Amino acid sequence: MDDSWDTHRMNERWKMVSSDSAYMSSTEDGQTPTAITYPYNEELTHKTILVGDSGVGKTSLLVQFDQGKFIAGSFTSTVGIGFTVMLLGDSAVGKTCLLVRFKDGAFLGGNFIATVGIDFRNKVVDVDNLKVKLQIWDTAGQERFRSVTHAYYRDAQALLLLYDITSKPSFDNIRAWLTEIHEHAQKDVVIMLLGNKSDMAAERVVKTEDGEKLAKEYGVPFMETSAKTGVNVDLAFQAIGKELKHRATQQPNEPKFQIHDYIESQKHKTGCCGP
Ligand SMILES: Nc1nc2c(ncn2[C@@H]2O[C@H](COP(=O)(O)OP(=O)(O)OP(=O)(O)O)[C@@H](O)[C@H]2O)c(=O)[nH]1
Repeated sequence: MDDSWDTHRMNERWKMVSSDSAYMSSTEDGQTPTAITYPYNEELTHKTILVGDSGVGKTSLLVQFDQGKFIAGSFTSTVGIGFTVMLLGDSAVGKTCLLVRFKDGAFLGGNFIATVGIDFRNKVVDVDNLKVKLQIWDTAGQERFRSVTHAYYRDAQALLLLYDITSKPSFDNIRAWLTEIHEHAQKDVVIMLLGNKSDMAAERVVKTEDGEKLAKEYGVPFMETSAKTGVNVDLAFQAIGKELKHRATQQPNEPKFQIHDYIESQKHKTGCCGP
């Protein structure tokens, strides 16, 4: 499915809308209308959901709003099964790069540009011959955006929590992130811990065993990834997709999907653990 249109710099868009917004009001004598302009508030997030029958034009309307263009031609029905995944972790751990690697197979090198607010991209993955749409929210790691991202936690079925193996503070903050997750996310949310930038072996300050130990303590799956080389990136999302799909479609007599076992078996298959 070509869903390249599915990137929505929501905050950028809201910024445009909000800064252009002027509400007319009357003065006390009821005669002279005055314009009240409200300043852009980056903490404020609005959600709008498009609903309606298949084919009525929900996607086209969104593309028109987001990109100002109409994509004519083939109609691809949005797939039926979909899940929301959020990327969390300190600023600069590589959340945006991980998402871009997974979505486009490319690495965003060069100057680091911190995410503002929140942004999402969609990717359809094949899980046991079923098309599963993952809507992946890339959050801003900076503290000042925390209240914006909190608003999205409860909609997420899975959370990928990242630290940077070359940054001890980003690893030390994982406990605080987990506390925050328990406060704001759904009780049964799927959590996975990722130690990113595994290609930077020379600068490593967090041992693989420390990541494994922490993950075990919280009972969450763990792997080291590299958005630069692509190591384990597909596996992380595939494992999440499988877990969510199994939860959604599992029959009572079916055995439970074992995400830890799946990851271990695939890691060994792909020889994952090198940089
Ligand atoms: N070597 C290496 N560099 C990476 C990797 N992932 C990200 N980076 C670099 O780390 C920096 C931060 O990456 P981002 O993806 O923007 O970080 P982020 O977590 O989204 O940051 P915020 O948007 O502020 O939350 C960038 O300069 C990337 O090029 C990786 O796997 N390996």
